[in-house]
Amino acid sequence: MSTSDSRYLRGGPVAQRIIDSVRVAAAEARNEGFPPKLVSITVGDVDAVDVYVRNQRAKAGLAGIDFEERRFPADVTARELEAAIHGMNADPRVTGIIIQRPVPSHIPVKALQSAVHPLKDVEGMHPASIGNIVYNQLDLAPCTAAASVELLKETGLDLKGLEVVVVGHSEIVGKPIAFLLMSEGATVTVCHHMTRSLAVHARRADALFVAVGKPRLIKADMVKPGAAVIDIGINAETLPDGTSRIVGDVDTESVKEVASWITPVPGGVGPITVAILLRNTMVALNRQRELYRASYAVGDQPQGRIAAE
Ligand SMILES: Nc1nc(=O)c2c([nH]1)NC[C@@H]1CN(c3ccc(C(=O)N[C@@H](CCC(=O)O)C(=O)O)cc3)C=[N+]21
Repeated sequence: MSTSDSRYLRGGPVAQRIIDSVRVAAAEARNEGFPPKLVSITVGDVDAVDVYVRNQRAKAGLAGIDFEERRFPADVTARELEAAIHGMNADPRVTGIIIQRPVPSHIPVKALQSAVHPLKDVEGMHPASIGNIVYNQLDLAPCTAAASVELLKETGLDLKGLEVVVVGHSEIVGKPIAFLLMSEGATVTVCHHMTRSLAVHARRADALFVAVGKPRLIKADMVKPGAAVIDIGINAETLPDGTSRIVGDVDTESVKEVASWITPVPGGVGPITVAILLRNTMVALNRQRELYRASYAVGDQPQGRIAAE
């Protein structure tokens, strides 16, 4: 099948739709005195992060969200990072903070994530935010997980009672996907590196999500005919001629002959991930405005109102 085949679940159009609605909301908020601004924190140099940040900057520009990148050297201390985050928490001009993963091993990423004020946690990774998705409050979820579920919904499959298998149980992707899908009524099995027979589980899935970072882990004989396959892997592969390209965790060439829907890599989940981050920034902004209204019980103006009256 060619890339125009309808079995390919392409992320571009979905991302565009989300960005279009974010653009309208962001312009409105800006007019009302609340310009949305996203701050990205990167520690050290990681290629996968660079692609992500580059796309964040570009798409934030299209959506009318201000974007600032804060880069820290790999040898920065956890205390220095926490101090920087506390500064951003206190800065009313900062709407959202995203800590790009991975961070160097001497930095405890969980403590860092917890330092971000929950109202500014646009990644949905603060323990309080993760708690929300357990309690079925789904409007702000970890971006890659939310993006993957958004793409499954494009198939039109009814999620209620759907047999879903998630391969990978990371905090940032696999676990949140499982919670989001449980909330939507799916029957969810989560597999990971200790699972005895991955193929037996995977073959039962009407929808198969894969996020483990192993190129071509999923082959055609592990997929149920007619299934939807959502490939979340991003792996760099060096070709014999020395050039490199990005491949997912699914052996797309063979699996596409069995599956009814499959996400390409690149061009699948990735573009939607960025769009969801921007949508989350607007959700965070609205929560902050809500708190502002409730706290001051004045018109929705950012400053000067009380003094002027
Ligand atoms: N806290 C945190 N959350 C993340 O979600 C997170 C992270 N850290 N660290 C890095 C990885 C990587 N990641 C990508 C997201 C989108 C694209 C993306 O837009 N890809 C496009 C374009 C690729 C290209 O331009 O070459 C595509 O797949 O078509 C790539 C990579 C999110 N991650």
